[in-house]
Amino acid sequence: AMAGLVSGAASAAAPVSAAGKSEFVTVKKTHFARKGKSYYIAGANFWYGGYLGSPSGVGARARLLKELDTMKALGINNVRVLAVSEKTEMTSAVRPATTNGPGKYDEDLLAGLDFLVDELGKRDMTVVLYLNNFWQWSGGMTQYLNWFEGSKAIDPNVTKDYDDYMAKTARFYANKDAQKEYRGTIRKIVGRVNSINGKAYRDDPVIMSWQLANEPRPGNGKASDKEKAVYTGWIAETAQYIHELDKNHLVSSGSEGLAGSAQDAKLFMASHSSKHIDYLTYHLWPKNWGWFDSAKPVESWDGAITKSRDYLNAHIDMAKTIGKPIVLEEFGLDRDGASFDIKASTKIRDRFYGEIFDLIQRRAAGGDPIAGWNFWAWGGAGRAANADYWWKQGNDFMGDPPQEEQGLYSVFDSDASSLALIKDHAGQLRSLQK
Ligand SMILES: O=C1NC[C@H](CO)[C@@H](O)[C@@H]1O
Repeated sequence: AMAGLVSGAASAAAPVSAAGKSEFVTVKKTHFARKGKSYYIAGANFWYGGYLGSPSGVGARARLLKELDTMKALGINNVRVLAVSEKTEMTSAVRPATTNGPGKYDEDLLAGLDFLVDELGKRDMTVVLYLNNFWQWSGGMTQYLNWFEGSKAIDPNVTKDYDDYMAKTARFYANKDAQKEYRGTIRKIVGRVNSINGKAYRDDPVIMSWQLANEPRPGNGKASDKEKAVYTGWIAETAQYIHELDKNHLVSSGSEGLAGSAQDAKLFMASHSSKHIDYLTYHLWPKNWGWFDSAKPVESWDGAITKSRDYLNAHIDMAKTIGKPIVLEEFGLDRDGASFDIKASTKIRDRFYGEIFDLIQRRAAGGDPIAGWNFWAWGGAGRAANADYWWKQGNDFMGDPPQEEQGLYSVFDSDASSLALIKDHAGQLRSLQK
């Protein structure tokens, strides 16, 4: 069949036998349900999963199958994956890109996503697909503005001015032409027919949810009321649009929680109360947010873990108030001594993972609306290629996207203690599924 027909057109592929509704992940009050049982996410971030599935040069299908088998054996039941990237001049962005200009898609990379989704189905795993990125490492919203505002796509890794970057990138939400193109890309992906198995994405229960973007923020920490209103409207309208295209799947925002909402709880609650947002997401980054100092791990540990626990609990409590499930879909910490070297130990990271897993397990077992976790991020067999640990086109993909050192947060297949922790806690979450 023609690869990935556009939405609306009758699929040339064999008609999809409508999967039983219950095969889809659905929301039952403040919990997920799947195949007649409650469903908890013991997941990994695997942004490059579609890239590995590509039949073209950038693909590595044998590696992908091995990675999926390794994750499956650990009891990982879900992966969170970048669905589409945009070609950009920004240095620390992935190359090649799915979109090489408005409406110009690389069918080989889209076929990679097809392959990934098909292989996940064979392993009874689900996937969360994010359709854009607030950050530069996949082109994202900034690249849309370069296309439609004509503004230069500035890489904050170069300027080091993240405040300026965030304020500018947030102009994406109100840019009519950018939104029109973004919705075209949404139709392209959501309306896709899998070129491997002929299934329409919208009818495939392997997909758990569509996510508006990776870490969409209203602007920077000083976002104005106007920016917050635009952001809130964008979330509701885009989520509604996706539901119009696809009656089967859940929609989430990809928000980090308060850290991604200018620390404004009212904004986080308001922007996620929309009936078109089915569940809440949040992310936890003690090192990025300055709570943990890798150079002073002992001195900064207590403050970091206390703030982390408070962050975890506060968002579960907000989910309770809003009455929706919430997933901690990103969290991570670097290797001992802030090393990027795969040979460095991971004692502190393991301790951090254990604390997060324990708190989530305890509150989930207590019936609270926390529906699981995705650690950031699966490195598996990926290996850094350069002495400076920066990614260059053609290098292995791993958990750290190109805008970060290759090894910063990745969990590699050789990190035995980390994998043992993940396996143990994936099993604990699974035991809650009734
Ligand atoms: O979505 C993200 N959140 C944090 C990750 C690690 O810093 C980062 O790589 C990614 O952009």
